[in-house]
Amino acid sequence: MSIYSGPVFAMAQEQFNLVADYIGIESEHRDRLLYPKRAISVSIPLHTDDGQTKVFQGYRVQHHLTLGPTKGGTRFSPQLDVGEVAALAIWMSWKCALAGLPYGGAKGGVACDPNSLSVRELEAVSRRYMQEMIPFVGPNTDVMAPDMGTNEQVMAWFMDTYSMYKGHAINEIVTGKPVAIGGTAGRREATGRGVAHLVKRALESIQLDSSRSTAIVQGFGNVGSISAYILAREMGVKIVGLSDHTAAYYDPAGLPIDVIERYVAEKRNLAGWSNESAIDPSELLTRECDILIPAATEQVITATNASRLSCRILAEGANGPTTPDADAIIEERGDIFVLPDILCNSGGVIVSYFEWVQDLQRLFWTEKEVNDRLKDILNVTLDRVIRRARKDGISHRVAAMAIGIEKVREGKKLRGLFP
Ligand SMILES: NC(=O)C1=CN([C@@H]2O[C@H](COP(=O)(O)OP(=O)(O)OC[C@H]3O[C@@H](n4cnc5c(N)ncnc54)[C@H](OP(=O)(O)O)[C@@H]3O)[C@@H](O)[C@H]2O)C=CC1
Ligand SMILES: O=C(O)CCC(=O)C(=O)O
Repeated sequence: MSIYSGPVFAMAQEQFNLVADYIGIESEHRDRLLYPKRAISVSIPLHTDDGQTKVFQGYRVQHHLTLGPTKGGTRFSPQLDVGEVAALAIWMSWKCALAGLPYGGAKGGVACDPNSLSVRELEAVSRRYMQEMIPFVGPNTDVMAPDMGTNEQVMAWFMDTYSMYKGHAINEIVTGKPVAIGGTAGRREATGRGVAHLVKRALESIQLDSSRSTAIVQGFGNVGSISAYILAREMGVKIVGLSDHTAAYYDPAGLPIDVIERYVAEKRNLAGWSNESAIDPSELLTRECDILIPAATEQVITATNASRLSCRILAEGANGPTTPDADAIIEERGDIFVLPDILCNSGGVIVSYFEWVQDLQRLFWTEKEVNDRLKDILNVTLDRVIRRARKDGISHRVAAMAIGIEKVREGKKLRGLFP
């Protein structure tokens, strides 16, 4: 009986089996490739500001160590469980392999609502989480990064906690940290920059002019907001729809992205920004646009809404936004250019890899170098995915996952892990 359960893990498993059927992975090798190397579960006690003691559950799942250390973000979110973390770790493995990074996948997090914690409480939870993980992570074992609900400051607390234990500064223990303590130029923007670059390539491919295109972005955190800013400011795309977990807005004439940026900087989220363009959040994804960017959470495009999507490009900024049932509907429709998650949001981990390399070498690059190298990797990877999909008549998702899974399988074979 596995400890991994729940809809997100079931989805990662279903996707894997579809691809395993296509590339002919023997049934006795499937569990070896799919099930994580290890899962760590910890209790995180917190003395709250109002004098109570609360205990949160924290997890880290390391999928495989075949190609190098494991790598992946840390999520602070109320409903987090080990099944979701495992699915996210598995997706990290295919993502890193697809991009040619020398990593296995990992993911971790704490089942807590970061918005309800004071800064002192958030720091205490972050430090205790890292402290509990010290025996299981390291620059050559497992390197953490931000994900939903965490940010550069949380990474700085992680780095400090680990470094205090070791007795000297170990910058390379986490990526996505502030530049002043060994972070890289460009990491904060990297995921959104990658999404925007791939959208540009997709627009070229279907011959749509970016300055005549419209976009809807679900989620206005790190990935969603930066994707929207770059699309609007550098590519002239009109942002017609936006949401976070408090509100959703749609206006075919375009939303004033600069005004919204200032509003969110002050109020922290989108609630109350406008009455005229407010819509029911459940309608956002099916409103008309050229580019749809889910950049919040998993399983938002399902069999219920997939046939009603009204976009030309689906750019998956989030991990796992589209269920396999919805994939089948989208493939049958054949009118949407899909940038699957493990490709579309890989800019984050690619620049995390650059940060780790720079930290290990104590030699730092300019932002231009970072962005140029990021684009090079994304271009090569996208071309590879498109070629494979065309050659075998398969979807972009299956092509991307197949390339990633084949690399991990090859690594395991060469290291003698299969008979
Ligand atoms: N950060 C990174 O580098 C990478 C992130 N990703 C993935 O991108 C996605 C977003 O991550 P990130 O931007 O870092 O996270 P953030 O925590 O920075 O932002 C998440 C955003 O999603 C919003 N949100 C949460 N739930 C919903 C919902 N049900 N409907 C609409 N909006 C919602 C949040 O709203 P509110 O603020 O109101 O809570 C917030 O605006 C995740 O799937 C993550 O795994 C993938 C690759 C790299
Ligand atoms: O930057 C990283 O190491 C990981 C980012 C991440 O969590 C993701 O790609 O889902």
